[in-house]
Amino acid sequence: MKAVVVPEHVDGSVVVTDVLVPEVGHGQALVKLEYSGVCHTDLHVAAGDFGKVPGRVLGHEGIGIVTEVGEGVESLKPGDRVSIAWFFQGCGHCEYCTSGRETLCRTVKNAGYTVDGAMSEYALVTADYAVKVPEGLDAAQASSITCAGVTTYKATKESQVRPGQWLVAYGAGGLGNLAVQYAKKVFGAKVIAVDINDDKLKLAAETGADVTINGREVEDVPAKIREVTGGGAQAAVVTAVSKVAFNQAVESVRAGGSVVAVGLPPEKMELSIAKIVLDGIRVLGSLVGTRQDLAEAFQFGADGLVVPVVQLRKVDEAPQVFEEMGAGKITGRMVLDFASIW
Ligand SMILES: NC(=O)c1ccc[n+]([C@@H]2O[C@H](COP(=O)([O-])OP(=O)(O)OC[C@H]3O[C@@H](n4cnc5c(N)ncnc54)[C@H](O)[C@@H]3O)[C@@H](O)[C@H]2O)c1
Ligand SMILES: CCCCCCO
Ligand SMILES: [Zn+2]
Ligand SMILES: [Zn+2]
Repeated sequence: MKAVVVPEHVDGSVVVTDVLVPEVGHGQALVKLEYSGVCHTDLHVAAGDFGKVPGRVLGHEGIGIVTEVGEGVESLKPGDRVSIAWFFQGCGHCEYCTSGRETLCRTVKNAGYTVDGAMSEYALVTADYAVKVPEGLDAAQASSITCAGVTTYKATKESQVRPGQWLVAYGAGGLGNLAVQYAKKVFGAKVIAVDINDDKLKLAAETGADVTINGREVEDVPAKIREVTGGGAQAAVVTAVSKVAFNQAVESVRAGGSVVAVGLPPEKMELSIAKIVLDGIRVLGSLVGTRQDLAEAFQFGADGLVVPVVQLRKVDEAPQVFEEMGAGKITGRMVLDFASIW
C-alpha cells in the first residue's frame, strides 16, 4: 500500500513508497484512510527535529473508515469513521492519564512519530483512543481539526480568554487560522491575527479576525496591539514557527494576561522576568488535546461554527506539499486525498 515515509537519510524530505498493510492486534482496529492533513509538525519529524525516525510513516491528521477490529475491541465496529491523532495512546493509569491531562503521559504513543501514522492507505489505531467523527462533519475538514483544530481549541481554552476580550493569534497558518475561528466563534473573543504573509492574513480576515497585522510591515507589533486593544490583549496563542512571535506575544498582553505557546521553533524564548512577575503574566505550553477535547472540537465543526479551509492534494504530491509548507506558501490546510485512490 502507498504511504508517505521518512527516508533513511533523514533530511526533511519525504518519499511516497509501498509498505505492508499492518496486521491488527489485540485492542486495535484497521482504518482505511480517506484523508490525512499535513501539519508543520510532520516537517519537524521529517527533519529529525525531535529525534530521527527513518522509515516512519508520517501523519497525525488522519480520517478513515474502520475495516477490521482486533480481539477485545468493543468501542469500534467496521464502518465507523474515526480519527488518527498525534495523541495515539496513553498508559491509562499514570498521574496525567487519570487527571484529564492524558496528552502529557510519559509513555504516550504519537502517530507519525513514535508509531506509524496516518499518511497511508491503511493504518492501525488503538481502538479505545480513536475519537469518532460526528455525523454532519465533512471528513476532509475533520482531518484538519484532528490536530490543527483540537490544538488551537485547547490552547484557547487554556488561555482563559472570555467573551468580548482580545486574543492575539500569532501565526495565521494551518493552526493559526483555526485559532482565529475557535477564539472568535466559540469563545466570543475579539481577534487580532499576526503573520508575515499577506495571503494568510487575508484568509484570517475572511474567517473571523477583527484586525490583521503583518509583522514584516509594522515596526513595533506589540505597541500596535497595545494601541488597538487599549493597553494589551488579555490572551495570545502563538502558533508561529518563529521565536520573534513568542517574544512579541509577551509584550502584547496586558497585566494578568496569558501567552499560550503552541508553535515549535527550535530556538529559546527571551523572557523578561520582571515583565511576567510585575504584570502577573501566565506563560504556558499547550500540547494538542485530549480525546474529550477532540470530540468537542469536532462537534463545533459539525455545528458549522468552525469551518476548516482545506485543499485536497494527491498523495503523490506529498513531497511538493512539504516543500510548499516549508517555504510558507500554504494558505489553510493541505489534505492528502487517499479516498481518491480507493
Ligand atoms: N503544541 C502542539 O500541540 C502543536 C500541534 C500542532 C502543531 N504544532 C506546531 O505549531 C507550529 C505551526 O504549525 P502549522 O501547521 O500551523 O504551520 P504553518 O506553516 O501552516 O503555519 C506557521 C505560520 O507561522 C507564520 N510565521 C512565521 N514567522 C512568523 C512571525 N515572525 N510572526 C507571525 N507569524 C509567523 C508563517 O507565516 C505561517 O503562516 C509548528 O511548529 C508545529 O509543529 C504544535
Ligand atoms: C513534539 C511535537 C508536538 C506536536 C503535536 C502535533 O503536531
Ligand atoms: Zn500536528
Ligand atoms: Zn499515562
